[in-house]
Amino acid sequence: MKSKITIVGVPMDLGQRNPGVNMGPNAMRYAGVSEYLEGLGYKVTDYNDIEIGKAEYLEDPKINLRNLKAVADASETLGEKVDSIVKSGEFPLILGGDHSVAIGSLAGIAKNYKKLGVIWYDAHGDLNTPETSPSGNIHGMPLAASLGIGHPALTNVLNYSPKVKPENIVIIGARDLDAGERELIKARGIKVYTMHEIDRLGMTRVIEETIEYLKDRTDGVHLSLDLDGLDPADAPGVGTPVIGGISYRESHLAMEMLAEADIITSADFVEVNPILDERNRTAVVAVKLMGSLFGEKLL
Ligand SMILES: NC(=[NH2+])NCCC[C@H](N)C(=O)O
Ligand SMILES: [Mn+2]
Ligand SMILES: [Mn+2]
Repeated sequence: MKSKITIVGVPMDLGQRNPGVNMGPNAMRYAGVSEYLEGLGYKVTDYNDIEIGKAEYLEDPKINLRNLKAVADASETLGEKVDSIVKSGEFPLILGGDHSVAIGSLAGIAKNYKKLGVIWYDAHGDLNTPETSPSGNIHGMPLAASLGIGHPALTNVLNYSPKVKPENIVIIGARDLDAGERELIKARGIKVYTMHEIDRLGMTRVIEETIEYLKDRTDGVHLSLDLDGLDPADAPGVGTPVIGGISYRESHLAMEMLAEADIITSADFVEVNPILDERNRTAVVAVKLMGSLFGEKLL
């Protein structure tokens, strides 16, 4: 793992409709993210927040994409920033914000890796397109956009596409997939560990297989961790909770095993919404998981 971490906050809430997820980055700062990672021996720089436009653009009612222009603009800004962080040899740690922020994260990161791997830790596939989306919410589309599927304003961030190949993606924790997402997963052969496989195989084997699968085919791995991948009992402060999720303990184990394998080269932690939370505990969970991802050990 790189010894320097640069944090970028993305107070984005335009990819969905619950107010409060724009306060996610600060919720994680209040939970002590910088101090915590410094305590593990990293040099941490907080770049502060990317500027997010307002939801005031005239929208085209014919396209099923809420706040397209503002989300696309923020993705460009974030993409450029993340690209420069990777180029200066630091580990980009992006704090969301709704999951649409991953469009910008991946745009910036994938410029630097020919065979970028992605671990999508999430209750959802986030593989919708304007055609398949039941909601028009862009936070349900970032993985599809990164595959080059969807509106050009989202697929072409930083003027290239795709950012990632379907065979370099592993989705972990899925338990709420829309019909179009299921089709896309099958058509493109994306590897998915649903809750069924996690229950059946156990998290140890799921992560062992994930590491084995990504190790040789990729030259870097981005972890995109949506806090709703966890069970709402452990991470209640999210906008689209789905019961029957990954436990806090299993998530720690997953992060510890990824740290041991030393394969993660960038990460985003998204969907923390302090308004929907209880005493900021979802942000605390996020920060503790980061601790394990960055190598914290009890003994
Ligand atoms: N990043 C998320 N929490 N995504 C939730 C997406 C929910 C639903 N599949 C949709 O597209 O609207
Ligand atoms: Mn989700
Ligand atoms: Mn998500």
